[in-house]
Amino acid sequence: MAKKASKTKPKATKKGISLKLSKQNKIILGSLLMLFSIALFFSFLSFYFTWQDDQSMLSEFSDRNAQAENLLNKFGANISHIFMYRGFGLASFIFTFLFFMTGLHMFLDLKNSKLLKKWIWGLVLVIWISITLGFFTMERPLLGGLVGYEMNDFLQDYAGKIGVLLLLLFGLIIILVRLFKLTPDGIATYLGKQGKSVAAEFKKPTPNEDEGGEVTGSDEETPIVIDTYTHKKDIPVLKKDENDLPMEIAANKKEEEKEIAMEIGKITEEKEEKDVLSDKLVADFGEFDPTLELGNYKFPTLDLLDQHGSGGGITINQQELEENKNRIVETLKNYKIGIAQIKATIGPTVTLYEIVPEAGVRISKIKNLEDDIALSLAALGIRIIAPIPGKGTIGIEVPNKNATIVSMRSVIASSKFQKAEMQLPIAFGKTISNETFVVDLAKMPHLLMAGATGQGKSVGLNAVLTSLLYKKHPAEVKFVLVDPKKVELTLFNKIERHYLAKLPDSEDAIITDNNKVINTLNSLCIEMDNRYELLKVAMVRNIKEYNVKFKARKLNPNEGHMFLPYIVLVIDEFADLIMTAGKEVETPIARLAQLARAIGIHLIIATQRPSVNVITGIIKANFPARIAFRVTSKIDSRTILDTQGADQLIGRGDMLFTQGNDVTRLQCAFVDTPEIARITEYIGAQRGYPDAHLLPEYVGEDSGTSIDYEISERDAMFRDAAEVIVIAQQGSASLIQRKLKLGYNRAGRIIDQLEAAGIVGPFEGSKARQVLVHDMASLDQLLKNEQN
Ligand SMILES: Nc1ncnc2c1ncn2[C@@H]1O[C@H](COP(=O)(O)OP(=O)(O)OP(=O)(O)O)[C@@H](O)[C@H]1O
Repeated sequence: MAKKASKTKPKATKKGISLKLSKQNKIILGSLLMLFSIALFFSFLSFYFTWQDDQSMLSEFSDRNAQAENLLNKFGANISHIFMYRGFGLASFIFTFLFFMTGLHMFLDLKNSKLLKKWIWGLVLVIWISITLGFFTMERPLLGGLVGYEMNDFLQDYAGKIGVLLLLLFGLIIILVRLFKLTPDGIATYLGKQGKSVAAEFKKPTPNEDEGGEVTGSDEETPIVIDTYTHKKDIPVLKKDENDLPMEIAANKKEEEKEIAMEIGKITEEKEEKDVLSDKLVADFGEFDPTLELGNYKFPTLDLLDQHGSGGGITINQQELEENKNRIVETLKNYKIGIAQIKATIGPTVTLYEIVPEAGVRISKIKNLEDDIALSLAALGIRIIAPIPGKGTIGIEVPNKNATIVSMRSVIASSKFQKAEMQLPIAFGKTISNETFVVDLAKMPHLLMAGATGQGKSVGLNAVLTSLLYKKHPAEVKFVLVDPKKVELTLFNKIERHYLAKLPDSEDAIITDNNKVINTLNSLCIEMDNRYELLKVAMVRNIKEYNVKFKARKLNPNEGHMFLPYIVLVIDEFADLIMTAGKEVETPIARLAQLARAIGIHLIIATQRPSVNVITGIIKANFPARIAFRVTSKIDSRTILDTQGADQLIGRGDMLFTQGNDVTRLQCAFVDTPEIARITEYIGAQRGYPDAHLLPEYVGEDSGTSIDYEISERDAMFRDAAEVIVIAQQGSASLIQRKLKLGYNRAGRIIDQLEAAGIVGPFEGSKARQVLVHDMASLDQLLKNEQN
């Protein structure tokens, strides 16, 4: 039944289509209509002259002997009689036009919408003309036809002659306005135009020819002419104009542009005085070289580092590979997962087996079998990556039986690290495909490290510091080392005068005391503020641009500018710190983490306990780069990486690194304590700076908030500050801060004391205070007078 139904349906549609006329049928019918209209035209034409003769023939249509005078004989006589005599008279000629147009439309397969319009207006015209002719030529009914005559008769019975005349006039207006789109303006123009020659019409637009009084007239008429001809016939002309116009405009535009470009070319920018000066300075002395002070400094050599037996790299154990492959295939087979392809990439500690499962296998199914696969491979540290991002395969990482140590030496010697064009390049180790992994700390911009005890955190920190020591000159980077365990980073004491930064009043550069940590962090915040101030004055966005500008001698050191080294803050045991100091530590760390990237302060924080109360939300949010060594639980893994996996690591420097989305498994480079000792000794033995890099002083909030105006209790830096202010003739706390490397609070206090002493005026909102002492001699005098 169903089949029957489906068979009958297409037939029906076919029928429908055939009714709509095929193209060929349209051509045939179209040509027939056109020929018919021609026949009509001639029969109408001759009917006008022969109608009287042929009238008697009309009833003898079937008689073959009877002949008509009409050009188309009896057919012509009859059809003309119907259209012209009984129908619409002369107006019937319009039908020949309508039939012809219909035929043409069919012949050329044109759209029918315009044709319909033609027919409607055609019929309106036919009726109107036949009535009008009937009205005026009552005596000669042939002109208006029977319809014209009868309609007149009918209308006049009701409306009288005048009424019919008005009706006809109204019909004419409709036709003129709607069909010919004529407006009174247009008619006036058209009538006006009649009086003038065509030649004059063409001459009008040329402005050169003055034609006396006519000029004003032509000026008024020109736009109206366009208005009249906007329709129908003249559209092509207008189009032509449109085309011409933009072309001209384009040409004009080009010329204009050329001119502007030439003008711009002529403008020579005046160089600022500062630029001229800096160019001269650079020409005389060369660019500023921050390393000049330690010009003879030698970077540590590679032979200070050990090979750690790895030497030639990874040894491939074919048998182990084969066994692992077979076990993976078998295990998956047990769970009815077919494998289409398998590929092994051997890394230093783990081998990655990349699997392409057979079509239709669910990825989640393989992911769920993680523990079963680990069990059957009898190995710890299996990690399943399903799918490997960007590859479309599933990865199973299986630890090698004999892991290869990745030596710091091998990664430092790698061309990837040597050629790294980074601000703070760090060679962490090697990836699973045995490639050296180098990242830029400046881009991270802060790093969070976590891992259970003994899994390689301290080695990781040492690897970071070693990388920087091998790549950066002491003038370019400074370390602030926080080591609550007191033992891990002690070796770096030797490079204090080269690479370390400390608080002005502290003896040891490496910070082990928690109270000092708080001061140091706050001091770094002050340094950050000061640096931002410098950047603002120099009108640059970050430390890199600032240093480039400073090197080009565009920033005057006498105005407080200096080459800014990067500062790397390393905190080895963050959990301990946060437990004892809590908010006091968290607040400045969060502030630094949020703001310090542009001014070159980068934080590296390591913790044994990656629990949520140690790595708080605010800290986590500001440390996008994270490293996880092996942790004890999935929860810890999630806390540090936001995903599990760190609990599956095998320890000893096996780590996961993430900088946002992707998690990369790395084998951390190993650098042993004796190596660090050798490197630091090598550096420490060289000539260094007189002291460690001094951070701005921070005076705790509680140690002196009360403002003291007593001369004896003035700040130790009072006189220095007064001199700075008097020389610069600018009473601002930030100037004191910058020049004397003081904290904001202390500088503020000194300003208050200066005000009390009458050296600066009162606080004036955003403006700098007025300086009341104008030279050093007056200052000396004032201070002397105070003592007496
Ligand atoms: N990248 C590595 N390659 C080889 N072995 C490593 C690596 N990292 C660490 N180890 C081994 O692990 C041991 C412990 O490392 P490390 O001292 O860095 O651990 P830790 O996480 O700092 O522990 P803790 O928190 O107790 O200080 C090292 O002595 C070394 O034998």
